[in-house]
Amino acid sequence: MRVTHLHLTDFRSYAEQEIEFGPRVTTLVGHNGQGKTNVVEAVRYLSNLSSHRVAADAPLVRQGAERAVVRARVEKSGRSLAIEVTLNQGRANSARLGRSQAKPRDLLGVLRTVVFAPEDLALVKGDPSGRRLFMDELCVALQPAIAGDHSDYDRVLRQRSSMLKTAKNARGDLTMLDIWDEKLADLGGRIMAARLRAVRLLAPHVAAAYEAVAPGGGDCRVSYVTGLADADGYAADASAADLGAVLLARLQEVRPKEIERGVTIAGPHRDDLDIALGTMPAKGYASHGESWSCALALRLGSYELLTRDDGPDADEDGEPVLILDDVFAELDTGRRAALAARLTEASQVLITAAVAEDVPEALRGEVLRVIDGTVVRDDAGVKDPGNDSSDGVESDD
Ligand SMILES: Nc1ncnc2c1ncn2[C@@H]1O[C@H](COP(=O)(O)OP(=O)(O)OP(=O)(O)O)[C@@H](O)[C@H]1O
Repeated sequence: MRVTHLHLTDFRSYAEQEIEFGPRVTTLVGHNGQGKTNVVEAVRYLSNLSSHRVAADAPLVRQGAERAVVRARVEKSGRSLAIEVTLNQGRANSARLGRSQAKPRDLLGVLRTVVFAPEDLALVKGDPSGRRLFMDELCVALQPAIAGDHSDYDRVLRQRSSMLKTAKNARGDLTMLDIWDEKLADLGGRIMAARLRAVRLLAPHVAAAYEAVAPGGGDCRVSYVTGLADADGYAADASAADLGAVLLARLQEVRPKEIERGVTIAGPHRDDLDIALGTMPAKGYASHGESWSCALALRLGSYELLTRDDGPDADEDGEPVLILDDVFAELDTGRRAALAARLTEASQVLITAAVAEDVPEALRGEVLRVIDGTVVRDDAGVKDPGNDSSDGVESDD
């Protein structure tokens, strides 16, 4: 799949910007702060309904504007589909799929992206929340319907936790907690089962990607860890119902402690993704360069997994658009070459870099310059030799 056209209105620094992407690789080049990342952030927003840089939508709307609109034309499975999302300040966002009005969530699964960005170093070095988000985004890419369970779980967790606080002050009705426990366990079981499956599928791809970007650097292993049981206390293919039952029993066991502390202390919101290099955890032990290689392996592994995904929700053209945002300057020549070598078959790669020379020439493709906050075609750029794949594409909008 690939994005052929992007139209931004009041998104970040862009009042109005249209971009046509050529086949395969596009490299956006420009000085700092010109708006390169803003472009790829908009593409990522259409696939995940969130930014890879900020948690809230407010900074994505151009300062002084009331709404931002991101519109794209996506080519997949021989068809061309228009998708659009409107980010409204202070109101719910809205979306369009083809010619129809849609819920933003309906866009999930239409366009898949995998983004590798400087922020990803926190996947290895940072706290577990970033790794939980990484797992959950992968789960949604594999199975878009799980997004509803994530938002329901967050809502139930908030309501249950506020009930625990009132229970602590002896004002709450404890019988109500049983109902919230069941809801939390049901949703939590589904989230844990999806994470276990996603991480099990991901692990071999991460190991292979790490070996490719850091040959001889040791094994990179990922596994899902939960406070519910020892990591190997249940099979990686445990069902959502089984995991929900384990969580329900644990909630009942820890209830006095939870009431005392006023917080929910068991559930997938407390779990983590373990990343190990050889016999040591990557966090706290890996060098800066090794941490970069681990982060890159997590993203490349996700990319390979989604490209090969043949699960029940898989798309026949599921290969994601790969976005490499400002990362080449951080990689040494060996890692740059390894990355370029793995991407020769990719159907679309969007790259941002301050200088084109940071990107291996073989990978650079078409160069777009971002000058004075505007994207312009660089006619002197290296043209990608790939075929123009726009032939024979049916329009669906
Ligand atoms: N909501 C907003 N409204 C207006 N301008 C914004 C908004 N959000 C960010 N900007 C501007 O966008 C610019 C940053 O754009 P971006 O992060 O895409 O830069 P970049 O070209 O990738 O830079 P670098 O090479 O330094 O990473 C900054 O000048 C910032 O002030």
